[in-house]
Amino acid sequence: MDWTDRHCRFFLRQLSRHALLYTEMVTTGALLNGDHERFLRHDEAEYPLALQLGGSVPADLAACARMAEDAGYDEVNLNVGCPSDRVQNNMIGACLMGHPALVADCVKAMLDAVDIPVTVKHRIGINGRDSYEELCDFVGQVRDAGCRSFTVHARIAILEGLSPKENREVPPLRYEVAAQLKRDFPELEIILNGGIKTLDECRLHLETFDGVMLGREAYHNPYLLAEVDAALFAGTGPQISRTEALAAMRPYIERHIRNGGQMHHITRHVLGLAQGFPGARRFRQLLSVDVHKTADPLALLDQAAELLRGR
Ligand SMILES: Cc1cc2nc3c(=O)[nH]c(=O)nc-3n(C[C@H](O)[C@H](O)[C@H](O)COP(=O)(O)O)c2cc1C
Repeated sequence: MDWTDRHCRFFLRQLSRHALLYTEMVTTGALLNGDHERFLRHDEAEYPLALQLGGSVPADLAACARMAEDAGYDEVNLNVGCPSDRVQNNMIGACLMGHPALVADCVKAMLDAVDIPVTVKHRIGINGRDSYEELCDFVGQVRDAGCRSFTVHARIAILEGLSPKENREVPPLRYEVAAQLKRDFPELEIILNGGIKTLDECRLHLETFDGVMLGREAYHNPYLLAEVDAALFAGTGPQISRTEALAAMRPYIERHIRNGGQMHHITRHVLGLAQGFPGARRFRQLLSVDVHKTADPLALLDQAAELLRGR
């Protein structure tokens, strides 16, 4: 949430044609009672794209899954991993790991409503329900409801006392638990998530798992995605350069500004493109600080592009 908005995804799609991109979590309440066109908005260039839903009322999730399918999304994913208090009060996210039968009902209702895949992202447990048997019970019940793809954030969530940020860092990563799950449910697609930072790590995990999902590293070091098509998807096209990726954003940014938007809505997501280079600080300064003080944002974009020249 707050990161993979449509501008971020449009940018990431310039780097990889094949990586599946996910929206931020959208709650069923927001979609059913709010401005659903705004929450579902995306560009066809972002495909393949999954909409992630937060909720636990089967009929509501079914209605939202239908909205996702109608809007063109390739997949709908149910969030059973978010530990935030705010969502727990509404029975959304990781707390649902304690209610496998309800999650199964949700998944069944969604599957009955759409033809696109319905997938689940979850933890390996929550405090008070963190045994391997309970994890298998959860996955087994959701599988029996028809789900075939599970993305496993390989740490438990602690639902009281830790902030969401701590819940992404404090409980230890236990890849071996996710690997055991793959062995015990070989027919399911099991995608590993949590702490993966390099393509070598991706390759290694792909010997065990059907897929890998990267969160923070893909955001902070987006150029990693430029290498995944060739490295992991056997893509054959030429790898885009950093300069080309930024240049590809220029018409998109121009259109956004013409429609009354501000450049920093978009450029806040490209700051990691210069990561590790001498001009990286200046690049970030131009696109995240100076951008608020200029009447000619596109000139700043061009200055920032100069810093990437040749890369
Ligand atoms: C700022 C922030 C927002 C996040 N929002 C979501 C979300 O909306 N839905 C979700 O499934 N995971 C969300 N996550 C969790 C990530 O998808 C991922 O599971 C977690 O960061 C572990 O993977 P990583 O080590 O590759 O980042 C968020 C993570 C961060 C840092």
